[in-house]
Amino acid sequence: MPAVQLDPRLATIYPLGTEVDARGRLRIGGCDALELAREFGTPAYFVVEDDLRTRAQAFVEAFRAASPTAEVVFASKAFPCTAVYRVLAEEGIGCDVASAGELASALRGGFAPRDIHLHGNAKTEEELAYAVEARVREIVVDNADEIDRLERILAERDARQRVLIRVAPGVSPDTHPSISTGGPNTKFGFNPEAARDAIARLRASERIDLEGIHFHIGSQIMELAPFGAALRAVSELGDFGTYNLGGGLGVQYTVDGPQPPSIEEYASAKVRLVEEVFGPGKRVIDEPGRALTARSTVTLYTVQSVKRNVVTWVAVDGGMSDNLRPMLYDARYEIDVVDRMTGPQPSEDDVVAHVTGKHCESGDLLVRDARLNAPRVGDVLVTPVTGAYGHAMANTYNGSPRPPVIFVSGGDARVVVRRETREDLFARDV
Ligand SMILES: Cc1ncc(COP(=O)(O)O)c(C=O)c1O
Ligand SMILES: N[C@@H](CCCC[NH3+])C(=O)O
Repeated sequence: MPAVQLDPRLATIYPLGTEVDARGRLRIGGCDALELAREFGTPAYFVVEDDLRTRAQAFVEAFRAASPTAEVVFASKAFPCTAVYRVLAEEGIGCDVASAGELASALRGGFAPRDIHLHGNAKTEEELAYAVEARVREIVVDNADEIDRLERILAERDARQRVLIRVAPGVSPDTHPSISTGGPNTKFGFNPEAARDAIARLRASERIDLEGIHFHIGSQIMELAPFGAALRAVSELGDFGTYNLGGGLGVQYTVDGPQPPSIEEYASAKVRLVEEVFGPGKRVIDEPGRALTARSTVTLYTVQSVKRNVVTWVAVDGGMSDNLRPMLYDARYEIDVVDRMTGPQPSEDDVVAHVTGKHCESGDLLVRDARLNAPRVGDVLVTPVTGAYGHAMANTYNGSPRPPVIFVSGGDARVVVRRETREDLFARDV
């Protein structure tokens, strides 16, 4: 079946290389989406490996072009599964982990400890000891209690550790309040005032080497100016060798949704801002999560019911257990029927419906007021841009085993995270 180009407006949100065949059927990674749903079941996440690699390469090249010493570090909370870690490690980027579990997965996925950075606002004794013993590159220190704990752990092991200090620069970008992290009243890091004392203490430590400053002002950020404001705020704390600017680049989720700056614009602006504020020769680190993985992935669902209660309700076999983002952040997604990809142009069979999940909450809505082509039971639906904070935040609400992750590439598909079973649900019981 010859492939035709995807509608250009859909091409901005589907994985690279996505096609629609002459019958209007979606093809991702060279595979027919309807056949993927039949083979692997739904709900399921499908990752287009080439998209993941191409975007990782684009980040590495863009930062390298801006500064030969710049480092790209994957904020792995966006998609912490070993196959994703493996691809990104192979593409030569570093890794940020925010727990012992992510650290273990990053190591299993092939990251060298020298490329790993540990984060967290409540790192436990066990997590700090694990990171020190694994010899991670940097621990990003969040609070004074953590410094006490780290000093003790290092003394017990007669070890040294490189650290960055996380500073909340008092800057709030235009994003959802739940994912804005660098304002004055935040649980993350030190306010600039408190940072002065912590810096003095870290500099005086015999076992800790303070390399520089980290800030992370938020996620899903579409403008570059707040990063300059954040750099100017932390410049009051002195001059350091390393500045980690915390990632945060947003992605486009819907055809009419806001568009982020390109990876090249983002990288060159961030490096230029560091040079403007601190001069040349700084080690610049950036930690993208969402912008590396979100667009690589689509989720497939099967329609279980179509009914009319004031509006039309289309209910699918997943929902808030595989995608919490609509509930948490009122996030919008596109949704389409995989074998009737009519695109953004209205067609006369279109129905406006709320696409809802299967869970026992009225708020379990995947897409409000979606326009779907004549939806019926058994249809397979697709939501694109689910590769960041989708599988990562999946849960087992209502006893739902978590969906699998399947890599697709060149017409082949392979399971990289198996579908959980009912036995997995019982495994928690003693
Ligand atoms: C410490 C840290 N670094 C980087 C990121 C960047 O992630 P993203 O690019 O997905 O916003 C996050 C989360 O937003 C984070 O918590
Ligand atoms: N989970 C959030 C992002 C959190 C970023 C973590 N620092 C989202 O889906 O948008």
